[in-house]
Amino acid sequence: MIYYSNSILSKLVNIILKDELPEGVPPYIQINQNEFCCLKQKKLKEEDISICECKFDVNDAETACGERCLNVLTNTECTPEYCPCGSHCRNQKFQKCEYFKTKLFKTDGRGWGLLADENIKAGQYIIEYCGEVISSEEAERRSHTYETEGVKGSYIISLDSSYFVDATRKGSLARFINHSCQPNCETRKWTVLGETRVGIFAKQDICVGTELVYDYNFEWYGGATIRCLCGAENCSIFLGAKSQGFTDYYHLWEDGDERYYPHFMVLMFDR
Ligand SMILES: C[S@@+](CC[C@H](N)C(=O)[O-])C[C@H]1O[C@@H](n2cnc3c(N)ncnc32)[C@H](O)[C@@H]1O
Repeated sequence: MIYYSNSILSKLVNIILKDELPEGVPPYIQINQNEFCCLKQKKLKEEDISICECKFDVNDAETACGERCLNVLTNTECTPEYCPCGSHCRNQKFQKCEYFKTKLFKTDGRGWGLLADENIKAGQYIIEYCGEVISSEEAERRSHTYETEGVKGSYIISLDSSYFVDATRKGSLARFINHSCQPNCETRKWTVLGETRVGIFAKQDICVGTELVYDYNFEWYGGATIRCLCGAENCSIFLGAKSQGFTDYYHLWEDGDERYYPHFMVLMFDR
């Protein structure tokens, strides 16, 4: 048996998946959160494992950790080997990377975006927002560094009050999901083997070929003042204008970048 370190695994995953990305997508390392060595690594104690009361009935797949499962109801994934439904358990979607098929496409003015490549029903788990788990101090430090380095998009979202997920250098396809003030998706926090993780879920039925979008206001640590181009009637003018990251820290982007309009700052403070 050969054991690989997490960094080598990430590189291997990238090599395997690299060809699936369209030409022109800026480089990043594709990871899934299970392989990723995160900051909050801790061993799950047996007494902390929540075990549901589902009893699998071969005639009814719903019985194996469906909507009524006590763990599902509390946004907690079942722990393999402890779930009474064993291999029939359907509540390990983050752990098994059960993502919907999605496709990258080039948007008009918003960089790359992500499309649904199959029909998705309201409430379904689409993909995990993967990335490096970092502290709030590190999030602030990196945010400044990325600006200095000229990184245009912002890929940091909040995980809980102390931690953030940074998908700038390492992440899943979820890092390409754009913001909309009228979203068809939302982020939800789940507990997976004792860790908090962020999933993108459908807010409504989504047809194949539709762009996936969620509202950045709740989780985004954007920093920069970016004019929102979502086109919704109720558009809040700036990306993440109501997010904590926005109020904590913001700045104006360089003149000449068509996505950033400094004069809108005035509009915002006039409100
Ligand atoms: C998480 S990334 C989304 C993927 C990004 N479009 C790309 O090409 O990598 C967030 C960045 O996308 C752009 N973006 C996302 N939604 C937008 C919107 N509604 N209006 C303008 N820019 C948007 C902004 O540059 C933002 O910093």
